[in-house]
Amino acid sequence: MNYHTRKWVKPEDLNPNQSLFGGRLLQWIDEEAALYAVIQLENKKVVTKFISEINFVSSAKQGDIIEIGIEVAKFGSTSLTLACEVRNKMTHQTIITVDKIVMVNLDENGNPAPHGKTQVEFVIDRLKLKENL
Ligand SMILES: CC(=O)SCCNC(=O)CCNC(=O)[C@H](O)C(C)(C)COP(=O)(O)OP(=O)(O)OC[C@H]1O[C@@H](n2cnc3c(N)ncnc32)[C@H](O)[C@@H]1OP(=O)(O)O
Repeated sequence: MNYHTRKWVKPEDLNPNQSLFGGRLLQWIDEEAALYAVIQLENKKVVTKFISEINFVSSAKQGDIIEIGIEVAKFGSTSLTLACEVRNKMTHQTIITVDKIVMVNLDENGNPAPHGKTQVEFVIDRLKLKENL
């Protein structure tokens, strides 16, 4: 699991009970999954198709720093399935786990299109490859 993104829990992220609002957390996760898929698939037209069971394990409070982890569960033909864990940056206590987030690669008409990817790639390697061409 790679933890790329950190968030600082602010007053506007809280629910009326003063803990991190679940909807805000899901918004952050969806955006992180979309960014991850756009970068991996090298296509800005990627949508969230399916999100599996979500387990809210523990809460976060104002001032906490949390980090969002994503890893690839499966490369499909038009889809990319991701797994996600969000944890407290300082204690590593799990806040939420999402087993499956299915992102779908679209063509210019908004239809699913094969992405041709089979393994995780790193931008730095792609740049090196381009330099050597
Ligand atoms: C980041 C964002 O904010 S995106 C905004 C929110 N998301 C959206 O608006 C998406 C709206 N949905 C859609 O436009 C359509 O459902 C589409 C274009 C994504 C998919 O259309 P479908 O007719 O379901 O496409 P299709 O049946 O070909 O499936 C596409 C892929 O999704 C997978 N898939 C479809 N339904 C599911 C499901 N319920 N669970 C898991 N995977 C699924 C398929 O297995 C396929 O993957 P594969 O090619 O790797 O085998």
